[in-house]
Amino acid sequence: MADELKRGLEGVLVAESDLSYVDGEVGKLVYRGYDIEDLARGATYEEVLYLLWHGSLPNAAELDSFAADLAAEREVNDDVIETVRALADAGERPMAALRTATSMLSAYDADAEGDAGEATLRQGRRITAKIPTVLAAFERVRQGEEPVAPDPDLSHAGNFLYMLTGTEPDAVSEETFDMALTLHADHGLNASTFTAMVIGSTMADVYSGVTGGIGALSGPLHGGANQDVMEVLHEIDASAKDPVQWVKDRQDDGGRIPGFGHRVYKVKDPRAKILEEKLRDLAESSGDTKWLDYTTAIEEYLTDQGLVEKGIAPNVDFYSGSVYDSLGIPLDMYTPIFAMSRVGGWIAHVAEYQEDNRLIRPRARYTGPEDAEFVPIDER
Ligand SMILES: CC(=O)SCCNC(=O)CCNC(=O)[C@H](O)C(C)(C)COP(=O)(O)OP(=O)(O)OC[C@H]1O[C@@H](n2cnc3c(N)ncnc32)[C@H](O)[C@@H]1OP(=O)(O)O
Ligand SMILES: O=C([O-])CC(=O)C(=O)O
Repeated sequence: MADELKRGLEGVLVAESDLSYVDGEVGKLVYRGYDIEDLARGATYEEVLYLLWHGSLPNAAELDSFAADLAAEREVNDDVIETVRALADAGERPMAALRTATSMLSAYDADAEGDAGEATLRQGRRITAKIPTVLAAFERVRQGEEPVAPDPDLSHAGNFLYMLTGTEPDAVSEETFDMALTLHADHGLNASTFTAMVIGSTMADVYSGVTGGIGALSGPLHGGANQDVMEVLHEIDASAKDPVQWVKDRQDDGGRIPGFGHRVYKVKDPRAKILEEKLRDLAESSGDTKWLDYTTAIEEYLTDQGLVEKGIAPNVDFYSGSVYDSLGIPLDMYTPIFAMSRVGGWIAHVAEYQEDNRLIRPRARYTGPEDAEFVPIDER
């Protein structure tokens, strides 16, 4: 039993957690017991951060003070902005630029070390506040514009859209974006959270854990899929191909459909349902139903084909990009936006794990040769 191999650690329990629960059989997600649907519709991202980091929903006074403390940390050092400029000039991809800049942030945090458990939340608040500033600056400088300074009077979601565009967002855009942040904030021991936890389990500082989490999230099997989905929708549009034909061609090539399938969900991801509904509302009010039509056609076809019944159903990445597109957000910023939200979950899990820390160190079944005879280099 001890030697049973679990490829990809599928189903392996490595920790206890009060933070979030994913019921993959019925398609339910809760953060500390609260259904994601209630949180997405009723709570702001700041409330969700408070819930994840401090264990309960804040009252109005607690939220005001928490949100003000977070907003006060939004500025980033000029050296970081200069590095962001250099990365943009070099044509760096946004997730890679975010990974580099996040790592650099620790140089300007006088409190970047310390007892991991306590320090994790203090450092984590600064990282969470500064990531949107880094991302918006990166996007602006690569468009030939100057970065926009953060506005501490705006919400986390509203301030990001403001720094991105230079204009305060309307209420619908701010609410939509805030909802997307809430939906992406935490999700059990997904690959990027586990990466952050492995790093945190060595008692390294949380800058290291978040930097690692960003790297893990960037891959196309994880957060990177939201960009892939949108690229597919653009490809369909540019080729004037029927979306169903695109799927058939992809299947004939033996390729996977981005935005479908999940390690835990065997039914449609509840976040995908909420985002689809939001996309429907946005499409109805704008009259532009193109992405909705394509995504719906793909989902219907794969459902008819029995793929969804086999457990390969739409995940959160299938609908998020179309929602971001309606907010005018560039396609390669979708995964960084995922990171901007998920950082809250990474920090919460690292802090929780460090309360009763044990170094994470699994092992591999050795399949290499035994008793190899060593030959000195000049005799090989
Ligand atoms: C926020 C997130 O991270 S959500 C996930 C985002 N990623 C994607 O959308 C990328 C596309 N999806 C995938 O690659 C996978 O579903 C994953 C990586 C998310 C989960 O994969 P795993 O749990 O490891 O499942 P695994 O890769 O073993 O696939 C199981 C079977 O389903 C098939 N399958 C899984 N996903 C897909 C897909 N998107 N399209 C077609 N077939 C798929 C596999 O080919 C495999 O079939 P087989 O048993 O006949 O070989
Ligand atoms: O849980 C996972 O494996 C992937 C996922 O949906 C997420 O991280 O949001």
